[in-house]
Amino acid sequence: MRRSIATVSLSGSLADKLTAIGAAGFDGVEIFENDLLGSDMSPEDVRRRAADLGLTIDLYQPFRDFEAVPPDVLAAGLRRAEHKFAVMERLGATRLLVCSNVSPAAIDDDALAAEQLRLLAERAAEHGVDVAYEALAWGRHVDDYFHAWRIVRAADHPNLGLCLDSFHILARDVDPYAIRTIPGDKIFFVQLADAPTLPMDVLHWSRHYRCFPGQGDLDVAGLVDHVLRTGYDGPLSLEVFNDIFRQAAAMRTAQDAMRSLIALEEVVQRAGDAPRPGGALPPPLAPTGFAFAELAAPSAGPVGELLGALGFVRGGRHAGKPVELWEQGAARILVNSGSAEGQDGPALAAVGLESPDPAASVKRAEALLSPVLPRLRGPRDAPLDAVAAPDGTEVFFCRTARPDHSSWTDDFSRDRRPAGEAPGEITHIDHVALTQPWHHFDEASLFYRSVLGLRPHDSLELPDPYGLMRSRAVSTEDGGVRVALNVAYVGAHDGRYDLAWQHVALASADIVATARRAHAAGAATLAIPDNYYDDLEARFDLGAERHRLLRELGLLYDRDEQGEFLHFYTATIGRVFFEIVQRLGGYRGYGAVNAPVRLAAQHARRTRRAPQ
Ligand SMILES: O=C(O)c1ccc(O)c(O)c1
Ligand SMILES: [Mg+2]
Repeated sequence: MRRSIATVSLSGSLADKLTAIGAAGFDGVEIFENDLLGSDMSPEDVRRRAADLGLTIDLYQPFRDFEAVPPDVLAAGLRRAEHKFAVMERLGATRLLVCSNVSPAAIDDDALAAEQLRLLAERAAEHGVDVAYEALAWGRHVDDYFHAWRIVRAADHPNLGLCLDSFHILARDVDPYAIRTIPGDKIFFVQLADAPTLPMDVLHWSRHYRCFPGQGDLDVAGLVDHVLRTGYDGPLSLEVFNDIFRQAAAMRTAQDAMRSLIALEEVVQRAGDAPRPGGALPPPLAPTGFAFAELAAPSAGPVGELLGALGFVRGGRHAGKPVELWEQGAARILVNSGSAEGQDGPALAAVGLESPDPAASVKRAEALLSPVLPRLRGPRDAPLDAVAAPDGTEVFFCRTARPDHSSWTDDFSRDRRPAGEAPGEITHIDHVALTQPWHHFDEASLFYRSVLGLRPHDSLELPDPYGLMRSRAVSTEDGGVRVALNVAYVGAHDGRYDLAWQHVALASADIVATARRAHAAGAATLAIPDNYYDDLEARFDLGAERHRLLRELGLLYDRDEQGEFLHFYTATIGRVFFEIVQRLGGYRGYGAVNAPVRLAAQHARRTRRAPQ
């Protein structure tokens, strides 16, 4: 499949966009007219530049408000078209996109629309140009692809075909199945965009919130499957209008776009009958659990003290690096005091995931354009397979200690106190919460979904005294690996997203005992306001004794159809805190309903300590 992208999807000048699109390895580009009008490059310059980058100019767009109009408007439209054909000739582009008319002057008459589009196609043919007619979801009279197809069919001209745009079809909930009945050679162009489900008017939604396939909620792959079954073999072209991508670095967005297309082709391949060339992506390997979480810290002391109070024991030290391994049950925390990161205070630097085949996990990540980290191996280090997540967190793929193979844990000399002696109730890492820079949030969802095969959950908005936090969880089907992705808003963190909080949530088999242990050991935990408990009593009737216990121990509570959730938080050190959770029954969530209270309590604590 040829891979293309519209220049409107990226930030910067036309020259910057072309460079980024070429660097990301696309085959072609749609030139958005505004990008050309504002550029000091002549059409010939653009043509040469694209050719130098190995890009074909697959489409010139958009041509608006042409069809189904009174005669005087038609004459002006044909005059405009002649100018476009001339520009296209200089660009070396042979396909023009015509959007369905949105003007109040448009007449609701399909026969007239067909007749005038036929006229346009005749003129286009004289210039060697094809016209691809696209139904905008907010077109005045033509707003769905099948209506557009009826008009194209009636016009019956070899230089007139359809442009299908996944957004306009799926956003309106038009059934895409009938695409299969359109002859493939009458589909002249296919544009792809996803979008998160948002209850808003479709024009606004389209112009601001489109995203790359796999980042939103639309079944773009299903639509592409219908398209490919028609025999269409033209480009799949990303056309994404997005307020954030317009501001983000073009190189990175273009690479994210390419990752999206590679992942999409894989899904289509699995859904379709016949294998298509270029589909050699190593299959997804769902991680089966957390091997470890690694904190970078200026010194191991304060983190170690906190972990000790939670019932962890130091199980070993790394043979060649200043790294301590703290263990309890299957929960393992590495504290690395030798890394450049974490010099501002402890930070969550890496996550180890259990993979059935770490080398294959890395191969897949690499094929999906994730940076593979160098294996900085000392003479005694076990091999480490790791990639960088979009926010810079290192993701290691591990197979933890089993008698039949070596393990990363072999690099740690065993302390006298074996891990099996950890006194506490903590059993494993329940989830990690990573803070994403605001302009990489969609990229992060796609990374966790496509590279690691995690399923994205709904996006939430959590009120915080200093901002509104967007949060989205991704997890394996069985919940063995859960990651909460939060957007960093920087108002409360000295304007730096790299100081925004992250956390590691630890599962306890008896959270009351863990809370008592932590308090007895003098651990700093997050105090929850009494108002929370007064309200909790109104919301749930848990019995006087249970309410008293929650209040006394500072435990938060939530419930869903499957079960209950109890949790509490340690104080924050550096940018990291621990959450202790207990899931009772099959509770699936993360206690999001309590997040505003938690965030307010954390900010209150921060500002008490360091007035700003
Ligand atoms: O928002 C628009 O006007 C617009 C223009 C061209 C397109 O291909 C499209 O999908 C939308
Ligand atoms: Mg479009």
